[in-house]
Amino acid sequence: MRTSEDAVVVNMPGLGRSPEEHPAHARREGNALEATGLGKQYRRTWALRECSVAVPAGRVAALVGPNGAGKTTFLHMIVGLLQPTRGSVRVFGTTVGRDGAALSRIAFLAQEKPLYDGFTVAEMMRFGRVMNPNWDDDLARGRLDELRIPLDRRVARLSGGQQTQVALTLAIAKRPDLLVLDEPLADLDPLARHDVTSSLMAAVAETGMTVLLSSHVVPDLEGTCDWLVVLNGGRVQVSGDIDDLLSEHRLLTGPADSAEAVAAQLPVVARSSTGRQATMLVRGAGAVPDQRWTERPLSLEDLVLTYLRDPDAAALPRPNIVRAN
Ligand SMILES: Nc1ncnc2c1ncn2[C@@H]1O[C@H](COP(=O)(O)OP(=O)(O)OP(=O)(O)O)[C@@H](O)[C@H]1O
Repeated sequence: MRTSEDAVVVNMPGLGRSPEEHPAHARREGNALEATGLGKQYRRTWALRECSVAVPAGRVAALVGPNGAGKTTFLHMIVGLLQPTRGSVRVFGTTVGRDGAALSRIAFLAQEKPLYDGFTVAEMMRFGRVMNPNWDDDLARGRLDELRIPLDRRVARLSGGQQTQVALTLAIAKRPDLLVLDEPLADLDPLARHDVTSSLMAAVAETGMTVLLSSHVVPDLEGTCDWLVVLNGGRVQVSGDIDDLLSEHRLLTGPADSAEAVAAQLPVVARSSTGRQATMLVRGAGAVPDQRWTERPLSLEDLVLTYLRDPDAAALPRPNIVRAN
């Protein structure tokens, strides 16, 4: 058995509501998730501090951060596997932990996939059906059929990508309103990552669920996710609509000798310099007071990497931090 208790989730038997009670339109109203002042301390170490973020319903949100940033800790508090030391999490307006109501709307896929090596795919689906009152067998079978995953194949004999697809099918067929995925793309090759993200997008379009997924693979998130949360050193650096964030930020490059003067005129989020060239991430408008400086188009990866390189950079303008490489 390749599962841990943590990995099995979270649409608890008996607590679920029927899909009719969660019509697709209701899934897209308000915030799916609200964390307020969320913090978690393990003995003396704070893994997460003062995290306040909201993810609107119907979004596909990426939770990005380096190793040890607190992503798994954050996700485990959302799905009720960990109690916050400080603050609270609400899912569709209900506080997680008070009763099972919030959890009944969540499915969680942990890093370690909740699959049994010795089971066939069909047996895994039967297991899902028995464990979950909202189970949608047509959705599960249709999905596996489309993905051409043989029902009689044992889990141990599936490829890594197919195992992820089976685990994802188990989670989606629970008909959650919020699907939480911890590193679903880890260990997959580029083709499998593409297949998993596109089939996830198809499921989102069909069901209207909200998705929150953690990942290190930022380029794969572009075009898949429309909401971004960057965690770094246990704190939230950025959170917002990806299109808005990309249009609000500008990446400027120019001569290092004028960086100080240019930075004094603009809302600079982060700065770095390599030899004679300096780069700045700027949030908001404002004319660049030096024509030698040029603006580069900003990709999601640029945005994320610039924030991650500088743990003190926050989305709101703060005192400038100069980094020399
Ligand atoms: N059970 C625990 N006891 C003590 N410290 C822990 C525990 N779980 C996590 N931590 C610490 O909390 C911090 C955040 O860990 P977490 O696993 O949440 O980060 P992460 O962003 O998911 O990392 P990764 O990308 O490597 O999975 C790390 O410093 C980690 O060592």
